[in-house]
This record gives sequence, structure tokens and C-alpha cells, in this order.
Amino acid sequence: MNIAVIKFLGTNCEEDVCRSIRLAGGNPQIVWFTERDLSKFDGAVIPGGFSYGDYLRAGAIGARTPVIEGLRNMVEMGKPVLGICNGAQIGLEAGFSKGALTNNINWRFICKWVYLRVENNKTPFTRGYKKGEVIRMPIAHGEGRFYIDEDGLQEMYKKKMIVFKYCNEDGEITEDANPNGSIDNIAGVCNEKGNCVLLMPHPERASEKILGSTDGLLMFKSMLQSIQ
Ligand SMILES: NC(=O)CC[C@H](N)C(=O)O
Repeated sequence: MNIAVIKFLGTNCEEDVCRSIRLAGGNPQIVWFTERDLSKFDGAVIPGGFSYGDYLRAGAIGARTPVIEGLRNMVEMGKPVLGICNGAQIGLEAGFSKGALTNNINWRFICKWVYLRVENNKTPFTRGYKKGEVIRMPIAHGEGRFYIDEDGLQEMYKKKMIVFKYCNEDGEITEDANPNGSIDNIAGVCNEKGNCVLLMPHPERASEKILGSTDGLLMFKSMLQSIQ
């Protein structure tokens, strides 16, 4: 299974993502933002980093580069596309799902381990988890606060577009467990079809025991299984 790992100027998580894809049994290939045609790939991951120095808004410039055309085609064809952290910011700026990511409520860059509750396990990336399962992985971002207006939020719930929420160890959705002030503790969302998932936490940093968690590896394994 050939997975495109998209690299922009300032991406810094591409090697980690490639390693996780390999560990999961896939064949990753780094593709630059200048490439328009992704038709030979079975899926894509947009890794994290600081594309274009987060100028303007994190992800805003990346979302206006040629590779977005290829990614949009993939999303429309129903191929699995995952955006992690800066990748999620780029994906939302490109309109692959609804809502926006803005500055953390405390205006600080936050780097810590968090718990997530799986709200939707029907996507190609979450089919390996149980609904309501609590998983653990790190976040590292300055602009990770998810926001959408009330009507948009209700629509997202109705269409099952909320994939992950920040929770405590027991799976409770509390204010304390919300690291960045995201509305309703939302940590990850998807498009209506579910084939494009955009999340702020880093599954590739939770893909090996030595890193402290293997909960993230299942996201890549699930992706590859959905392609078979
Ligand atoms: N780890 C990342 O991808 C960082 C995301 C983005 N540059 C931010 O700080 O919000």
C-alpha cells in the first residue's frame, strides 16, 4: 500500500510518520507540496510541523499550494487522508472538514501527553478502536483550539464528524482534560464520508513502546487495513 506523506516547507514530522506507516506494514513515500497528481497513491498523510513558519495562520499558506488539488481529489474519491497537527490545520484551511483551529486559549505552545476518547470508530483510521475507548498520545501545538459556531457544531454531531475528544484517564469529558480550550473538548474531526480525519494529537509519537504508548500505531494499521 503506497501512502503519500506530504512535505511542505517547514514540515518536521514526515520521517516519524513514514516510520509509523512502515511499522504498520505500509509503504510511505515523501511527496513535496509542488506535486499536483497523487493518483498513484492509495492514501495520504499530512504530517505536523510549522509549514511556512505558521505565518498568517497555521496551515493557511500550505492550504494554497499545488498538492492540495491532489489531496482534494483523494478526499473526494474516498481514499483515506489523515492530517496530523499542522496537517490538520492545513486540511481545515483547505476545507476538508468543518470548523477552524485557532490559538490555544492560554496563548501558549502546549507540549504534553493527553487522553482521547474515540467518538467515531467508523472512519478508516479509527475502525481498530472501540467506540468510547480511551487512548493516550502527545500534543504539541500553539494553534490547536477547535472552534465552530453552534449551528455548525450541531451539524457535525448529526453527521458524526467528531472523531476524538480530550478526556481524563477515565474517559470523562471534563474542562480539566481540555488542554487548549477546544469547543466541546474536540481533538479530531472528519469529513461527512469519514475518509478524511484531521486531528491535533500526534499518533506517530505514540507508535512504539519506547515512546511511551503504542495507541497511535493502530491508527496507521487501521488505515492500511481499510485499503486492502
Ligand atoms: N506539531 C505541530 O504540527 C505544530 C502545529 C503548529 N505549528 C502549531 O504550533 O499550532
